[in-house]
Amino acid sequence: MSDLKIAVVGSGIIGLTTGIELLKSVNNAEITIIAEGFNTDTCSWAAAGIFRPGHGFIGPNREITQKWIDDSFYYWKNIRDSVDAAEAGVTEISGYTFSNREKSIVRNAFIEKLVPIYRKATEKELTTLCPDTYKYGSFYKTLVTDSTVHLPWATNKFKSLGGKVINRRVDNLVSLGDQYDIVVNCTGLGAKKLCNDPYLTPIRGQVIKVNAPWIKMFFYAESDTYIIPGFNHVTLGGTRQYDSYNTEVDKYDGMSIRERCERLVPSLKPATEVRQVVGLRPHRTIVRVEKEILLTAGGKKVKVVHNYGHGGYGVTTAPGTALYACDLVKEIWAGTSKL
Ligand SMILES: Cc1cc2nc3c(=O)[nH]c(=O)nc-3n(C[C@H](O)[C@H](O)[C@H](O)COP(=O)(O)OP(=O)(O)OC[C@H]3O[C@@H](n4cnc5c(N)ncnc54)[C@H](O)[C@@H]3O)c2cc1C
Repeated sequence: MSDLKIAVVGSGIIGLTTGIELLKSVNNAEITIIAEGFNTDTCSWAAAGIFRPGHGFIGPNREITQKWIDDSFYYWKNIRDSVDAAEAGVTEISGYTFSNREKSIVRNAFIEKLVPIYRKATEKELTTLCPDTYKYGSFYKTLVTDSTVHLPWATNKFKSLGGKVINRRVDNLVSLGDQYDIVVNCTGLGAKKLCNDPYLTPIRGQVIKVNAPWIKMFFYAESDTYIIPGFNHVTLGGTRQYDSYNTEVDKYDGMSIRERCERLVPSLKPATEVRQVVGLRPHRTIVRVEKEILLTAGGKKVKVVHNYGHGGYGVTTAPGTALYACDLVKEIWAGTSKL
């Protein structure tokens, strides 16, 4: 018999990582993931999964934001260093970011001290790799989590640790209060409706998955152009369309992505397309990882921990925010919550 029943709503990278961490750190609890969509039906499936938090990733303050990033890096690195790495879809990767605009755009204060290599690209690298195109560049080594490999692995991991999974839509979080002691909300963009959250907005992303095993490095450039090798395919991107709810593949976006990526790396021209994928990044002005008490119509308190709004950085930062959300769950359960 469990002491504590927890519902985690959502089965993207955030829900799965949070569910796994809850099972590892909360004693004698029954944890159930409830989600409308799994794997291909999540935004997480579209992600290339490169560990590269950008300045659009904003937590409640700089210290907490950096802690989420640091904790995430070491979480992914521990998997990369373990026997699970291949099955979990985690490996290291090196590559370049190029730009013409400002030197600062090729810096990344969040990870420069964290990753094993982060340096300015040399003149020789710039003239050899992108002749007459970009003035500035950085070269770095980071991690990549291929979500098409990782999500199924994480679902199995969650189940093997004793977690339960239910496939259904949740129309309001309060309704779960009858069955569960604590509800953890990892619904990504779904939180827009569930929480009536005005600070959450989609950023539509379209990518092309291609067969190009000869591409071993990642490349980022202007106009949201990127090339990121994964375990099975190379991801070519992309688009960043604010406030678009369009989940259909757009032919013209696809043509533009292909044209921009081939200009950056001409050897991509013979790469065959596997599929195009669209995901709606759940962008929030401040990523929401916090406690809230909701009330049922009858006045019963429902304890909720939110964990959503990771925008374009959810794969990168899932573990850090999951650990933080777990601490909030433990605080509530220990009765020390200042709600
Ligand atoms: C093209 C693209 C490329 C990207 N590349 C990267 C990258 O390289 N690195 C990186 O870090 N990030 C990247 N991202 C961002 C990353 O994919 C997101 O930040 C991340 O997927 C968000 O995860 P999530 O679990 O919050 O949301 P989702 O993956 O969308 O999961 C939400 C879950 O909640 C469920 N749900 C929602 N509403 C309800 C409801 N009412 N009832 C029941 N279930 C519900 C859904 O079914 C789903 O299971 C990329 C995104 C896109 C689109």
